[in-house]
Amino acid sequence: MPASNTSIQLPIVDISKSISPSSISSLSLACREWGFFHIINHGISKDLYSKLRLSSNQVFNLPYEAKIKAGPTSNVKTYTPHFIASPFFESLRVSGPDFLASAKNSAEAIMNQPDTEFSEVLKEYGDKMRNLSKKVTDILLMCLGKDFATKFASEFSNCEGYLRINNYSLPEKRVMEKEVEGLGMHTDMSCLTIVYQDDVGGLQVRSKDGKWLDINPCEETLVVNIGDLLHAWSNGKLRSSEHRVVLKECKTRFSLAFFWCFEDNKVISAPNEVVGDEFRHYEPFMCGDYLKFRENSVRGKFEKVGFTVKDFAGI
Ligand SMILES: O=C(O)CCC(=O)C(=O)O
Ligand SMILES: [Fe+2]
Repeated sequence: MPASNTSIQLPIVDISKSISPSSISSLSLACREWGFFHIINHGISKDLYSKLRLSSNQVFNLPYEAKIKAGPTSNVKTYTPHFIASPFFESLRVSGPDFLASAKNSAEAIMNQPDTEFSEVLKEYGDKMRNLSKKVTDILLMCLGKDFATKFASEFSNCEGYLRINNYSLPEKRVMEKEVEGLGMHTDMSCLTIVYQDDVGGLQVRSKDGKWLDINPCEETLVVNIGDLLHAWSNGKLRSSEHRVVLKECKTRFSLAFFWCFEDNKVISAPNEVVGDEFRHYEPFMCGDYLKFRENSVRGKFEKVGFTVKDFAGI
């Protein structure tokens, strides 16, 4: 694996204010080049993170036998154990629109009893992420064209989100000769993803010429990246970049990835005004069909990007 020390400077959008035309143009450039940017003043307090991290850690610290009760072969299917995405990665999924019910369901399966605090904190986080995702969608539509946020609002009105709580860990006694992949190269199967990464770092984006660049953590800043669904809807104008997480030291790493997605039965087809005078790069496709395509191919799921939306619907 090539060593990579270069970090990337991405635009920082103050999501609490209306965005200026000059910020829109620098953001547009970043979205076309990297598909990644930062947001600040997002309204998620440090206190909410601490609570979320604490109660998530309580779940991850439970024995494998408990967690696997919500694993891939259970009825609940919200827990991804180690050795699926990587040996160093486990994850718990909490889905909207009812984040409270979804979290309760997992907690009950894992602990045989409801965990009110865990569920309530996840409801608060999920609801806030939903509002943030709507704001970010509007801004991204503005990057595509004047008045597009209003013009195309109805296309996104049935979007919903899910959260993945990610826990990365390396065996303590491991001799770290080189970095390892905590989460292999992939693109996201979302319209957009909002990521909180803790101060350990390790998130990397792949440049168009194949170099890995660090996205350094920055306090009180969230990372936004564009996923395959918005990439296809924008006729490839907004880039869904390959990214991964590398672990350099024997530290645990915690992240929260919120995926904002079209409804399963949405037909994704770039509107003519978005395509403009370019060629169409994607055939229209049903969102749920693409998700199934990715889920059914191990390579497309987490590992190497063998399959993305380009393989599925690219012209
Ligand atoms: O852990 C991270 O920082 C990013 C995770 C990620 O890319 C994903 O869950 O799709
Ligand atoms: Fe991702």
